[in-house]
Amino acid sequence: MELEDVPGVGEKTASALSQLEDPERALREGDVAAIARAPGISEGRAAAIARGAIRRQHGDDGGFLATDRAREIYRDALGLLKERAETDYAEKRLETFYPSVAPSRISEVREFTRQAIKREPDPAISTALEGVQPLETPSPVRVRERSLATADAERYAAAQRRFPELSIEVIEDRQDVAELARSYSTVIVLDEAFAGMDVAGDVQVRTDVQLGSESDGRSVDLETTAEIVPERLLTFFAHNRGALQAALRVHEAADLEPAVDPERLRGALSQVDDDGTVVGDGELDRLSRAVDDLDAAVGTAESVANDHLRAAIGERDVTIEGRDFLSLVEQGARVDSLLSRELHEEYEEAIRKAREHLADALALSDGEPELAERVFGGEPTFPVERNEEAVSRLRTELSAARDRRAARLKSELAAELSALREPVETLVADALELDVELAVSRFYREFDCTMPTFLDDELGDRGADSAESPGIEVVGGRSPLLDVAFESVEPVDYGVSGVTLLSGVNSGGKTSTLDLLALLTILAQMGLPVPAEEARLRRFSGLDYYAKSQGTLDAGAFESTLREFGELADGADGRLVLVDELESITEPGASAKIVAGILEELDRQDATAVFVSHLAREIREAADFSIAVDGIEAVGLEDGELVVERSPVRNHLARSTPELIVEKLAGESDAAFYEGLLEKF
Ligand SMILES: Nc1ncnc2c1ncn2[C@@H]1O[C@H](COP(=O)(O)OP(=O)(O)OP(=O)(O)O)[C@@H](O)[C@H]1O
Repeated sequence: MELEDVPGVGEKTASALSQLEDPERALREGDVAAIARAPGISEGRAAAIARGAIRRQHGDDGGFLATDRAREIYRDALGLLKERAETDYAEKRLETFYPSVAPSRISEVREFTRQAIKREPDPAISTALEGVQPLETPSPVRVRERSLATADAERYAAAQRRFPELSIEVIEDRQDVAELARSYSTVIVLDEAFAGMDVAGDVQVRTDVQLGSESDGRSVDLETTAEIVPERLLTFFAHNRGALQAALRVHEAADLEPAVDPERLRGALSQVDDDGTVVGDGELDRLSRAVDDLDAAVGTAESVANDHLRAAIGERDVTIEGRDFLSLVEQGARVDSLLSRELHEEYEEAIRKAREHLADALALSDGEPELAERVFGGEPTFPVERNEEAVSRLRTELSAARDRRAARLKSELAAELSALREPVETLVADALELDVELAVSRFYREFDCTMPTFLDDELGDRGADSAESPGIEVVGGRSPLLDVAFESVEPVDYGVSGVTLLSGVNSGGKTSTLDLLALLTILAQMGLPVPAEEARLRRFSGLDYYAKSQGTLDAGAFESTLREFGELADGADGRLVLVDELESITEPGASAKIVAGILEELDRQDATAVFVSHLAREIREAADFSIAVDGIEAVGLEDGELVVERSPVRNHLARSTPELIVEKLAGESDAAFYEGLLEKF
């Protein structure tokens, strides 16, 4: 699929998308998280792009939701689903569900839904899901001890793109490499020409490093990356530790098979610190501590030696020959010879103690104590002083051992992590996908849903077109969009075939019935379950839902509304048209004629339509065909409130609220006035 073929993807977006690892896959699978990783693409935009890609894949031109009110109901339905997701990812992913006209898309999502509703929501899963988020690539860490070197300008540029963590150096000859080897602990030369040269230090010549072509900076060879910049994998895992641990908990709580062995991942994670350094290695800790404590330990060792000597001298009677005494007086404090002669053993003991202290304090091992020995010794002096050169040598050796150890551990751990790098993507994707499924499952359970039946599938080819077949039929439908708590929503049974007028008392639930039909249709064509005991509908080619207008329109607005209906009537075949009290747009007499005209046209085409109207009688009279009129009936008045039967009665012109009240007054009083009024209805 060409990226620019996706609706809504222009040249700029396509170029942003092309920087993803596998843009085609991300689009095909509606992977909003991956799409949103493209530079400058928000998650909201990513969802729209994914929707576009899905549409294209199913040959679906969109435009199912033809009016503002239809789009509003879709947004509300989506809102109900999104409220039931824990992660931002799932919320965005849910936005890739849209009401489709393509049978293949609807059945694809219906299959997903069938699996999803089997999922048992569980508070432990929800808690774990709160910590899951798509894996992020942390910004590159600067690695100072390693450099890449090349004599080739193109390779230089490619290496800079591919390894932003490292210094990339230009070299011309062996001399340059030798110089680099003095500044960096490791130098990796990328050119074959330098193979076999003999340079002091850790210099590697590697010609197997794939740098990718100019335009393709994303071809990633994980193993090589792990070898060249193990830090990248370490920081990736350190950065995503929380999400990975949460994803493991989700799998455990949901009893899902994880894409990676949890013990292995946990083990690897426990070895990397938050800043990407390797932890938990005794030897590395020892070496790091030794380097850090070296100065202090040498100082203490000096004190140990001097304390010993001071005590020894203090306790001794020193015999001094006259010659020595003279030389002392004449030349200043030349005590060394005295020390070596008189206190030889004590001096040796002091040095031994100092060396022992140093070796113990720094926990030196292997060849290190020999190096440490050189820190103290030589010509006897008092006070005993360190040999600065030996200290510096020891420091260099310990630091080098520490760095070697750290580098080895880093590459060992990175090699282990590179094997986990792809499986953890699946691990997290599975957890996030479970969140999407659980949102649908919760929706299904909390709103007592059922899977709707498409009449086209049930009746075969002739089904949808046959004149008597219902357009939509619901049993026990309960809209979660009503302004009352869902438990108090009364179930509605209603079916419509062809073109129908819906009459009824004020506040009887006419608008709510239209909302219910719109919601069921939208959910059904999204491939989702619907809040009803049973629901059957044809696969509509679009939904035109016009909300009640706010009063009489001026001439201009009236004209444009009429134009809208003119266009609608032009291509209404297979559509569901819901219209709420269109009559208020102009004076009642004219309204009835206009509505009658629209209904005639819709009837001629194969549309399913419900028009809510208080002018049902007048419209029926004005129409040239017999329009079905259904009614929402009040069954009585209780404490001044109408008691309503919410399910419309088929082929029944419901009495209006005024009629009911006049009837009530006529029953209660003998006055002829009310009787007279009643006769007029
Ligand atoms: N199925 C139902 N269960 C519970 N309450 C309902 C149901 N349907 C409607 N209602 C309640 O009745 C109120 C009025 O409903 P609605 O606006 O649909 O009536 P209407 O017939 O369109 O009124 P009007 O003639 O004034 O336009 C709703 O706000 C809701 O509180």
